[in-house]
Amino acid sequence: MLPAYIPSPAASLFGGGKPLDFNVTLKDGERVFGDGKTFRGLFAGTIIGLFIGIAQMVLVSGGYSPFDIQLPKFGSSFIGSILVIFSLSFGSLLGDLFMSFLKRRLKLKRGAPLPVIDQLDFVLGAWLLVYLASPVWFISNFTYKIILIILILTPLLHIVTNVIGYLIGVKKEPW
Ligand SMILES: CC(C)=CCC/C(C)=C/CC/C(C)=C/CC/C(C)=C/COC[C@@H](COP(=O)(O)O)OC/C=C(\C)CC/C=C(\C)CC/C=C(\C)CCC=C(C)C
Ligand SMILES: Nc1ccn([C@@H]2O[C@H](COP(=O)(O)OP(=O)(O)OP(=O)(O)O)[C@@H](O)[C@H]2O)c(=O)n1
Ligand SMILES: [Mg+2]
Repeated sequence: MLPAYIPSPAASLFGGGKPLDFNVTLKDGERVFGDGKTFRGLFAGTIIGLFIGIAQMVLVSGGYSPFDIQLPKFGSSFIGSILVIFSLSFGSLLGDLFMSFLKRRLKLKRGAPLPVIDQLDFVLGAWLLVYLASPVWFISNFTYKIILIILILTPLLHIVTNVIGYLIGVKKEPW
């Protein structure tokens, strides 16, 4: 789950600049996504998540270069492994983006909390994209028990990291 967990804090740390919706407002008078979703956040978050996943892959393989190993745990080829990691990383930010879209349609301003959704949107986005990329990888790694544990622990981890982010001045709200 690390490649899915890291992109959000990375986007908080390195995001900013041009918004993904190019400042466009829809007919309901609200922004498509809002100023909290930027190109830099999406790009930096995805790349950092990808690197964390590759580092993890190298570590679990005992330090071999990812270029000359085959890791059945992650998929049967190097390209397959990268695709899985990329899907977890990019998918987590897509989930977050999709929920921002919904939040704006609900007239919730940037940063307004949407409990449970805020805590799990990135997990659901990551799982959906990785399932689409490799259903076999998803099914063979995520048993019902593991899914349940992640769904219970993630909101707790999210609250802890966000309070840390708030205290160190990276996040505007502690949620
Ligand atoms: C789930 C299971 C079974 C195991 C996972 C255990 C594991 C390996 C945890 C890793 C720790 C980790 C990276 C936790 C973060 C997970 C998470 C839910 C992140 C959500 O991102 C929140 C982010 C903004 O989110 P938002 O856009 O949705 O609002 O928060 C921003 C916070 C910061 C920028 C502060 C800096 C935080 C980090 C660099 C992440 C590192 C995390 C910690 C040092 C705290 C870890 C705490 C515990 C209790 C493990
Ligand atoms: N694709 C992204 C995602 C996040 N961020 C940065 O990370 C911060 C925290 O993300 P999040 O809590 O998801 O955004 P909010 O500002 O709360 O906006 P929203 O109400 O749309 O969730 C954002 O403010 C923004 O600076 C970014 O730049 N680009
Ligand atoms: Mg938020």
